[in-house]
Amino acid sequence: MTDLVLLADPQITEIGVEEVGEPLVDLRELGGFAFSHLKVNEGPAWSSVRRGVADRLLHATELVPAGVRLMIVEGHREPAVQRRHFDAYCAELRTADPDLTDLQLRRLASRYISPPEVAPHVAGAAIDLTLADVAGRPLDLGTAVNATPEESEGACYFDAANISSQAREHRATLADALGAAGLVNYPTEWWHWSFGDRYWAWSTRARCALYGPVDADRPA
Ligand SMILES: C[C@@H](N)C(=O)N[C@H](C)C(=O)O
Ligand SMILES: [Zn+2]
Repeated sequence: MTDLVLLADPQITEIGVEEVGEPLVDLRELGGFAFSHLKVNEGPAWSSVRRGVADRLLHATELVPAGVRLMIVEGHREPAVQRRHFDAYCAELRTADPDLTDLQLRRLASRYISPPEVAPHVAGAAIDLTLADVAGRPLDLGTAVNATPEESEGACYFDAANISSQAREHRATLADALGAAGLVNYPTEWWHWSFGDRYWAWSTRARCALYGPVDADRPA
């Protein structure tokens, strides 16, 4: 884990945003996707992402093998929800190890949840998703979506070795389609992919991120 660049790393947080002003687009209106019943987010735009992200996801639906669908779990997230998840996970980590410094805590937390001030879901730039069959049954990708590093013993990391060969193949299928469509993965979470955020800018050596925080009820 030490060589992974995390969302709390200054290499990421110091990247600037030049907002391009694209609207949020509801993926439910585009067709071609499956939608999870997990309901991890009750926010008004949970199934929405920026137009540039939606276009790329739509392209990715054409790249997955026949009989496989992209299953959307969560797109845009309200800032207050991001803050609540971040604080709750920090509290969990602090209980497990009261000696952590604030800096260590922030870094450890960002393996699983982004610091609120740079959160890609709040910008409509990230999507949490998995694969399903045509009947809408989720495929095995090795862990539940949103399994923490602790509860999954690290199997949530994209490259984890402690998953079955079938789960590995399914992760490769997901990565082939999303990568070819222009999204980047956050390596501590196999289900988290983004375009236009700071992590994408760092991964692709783009000069800046394209999307800052966006209000679900108002255009960017
Ligand atoms: C908690 C998980 N669903 C997630 O979205 N994590 C990333 C890193 C985030 O908060 O952006
Ligand atoms: Zn995510």
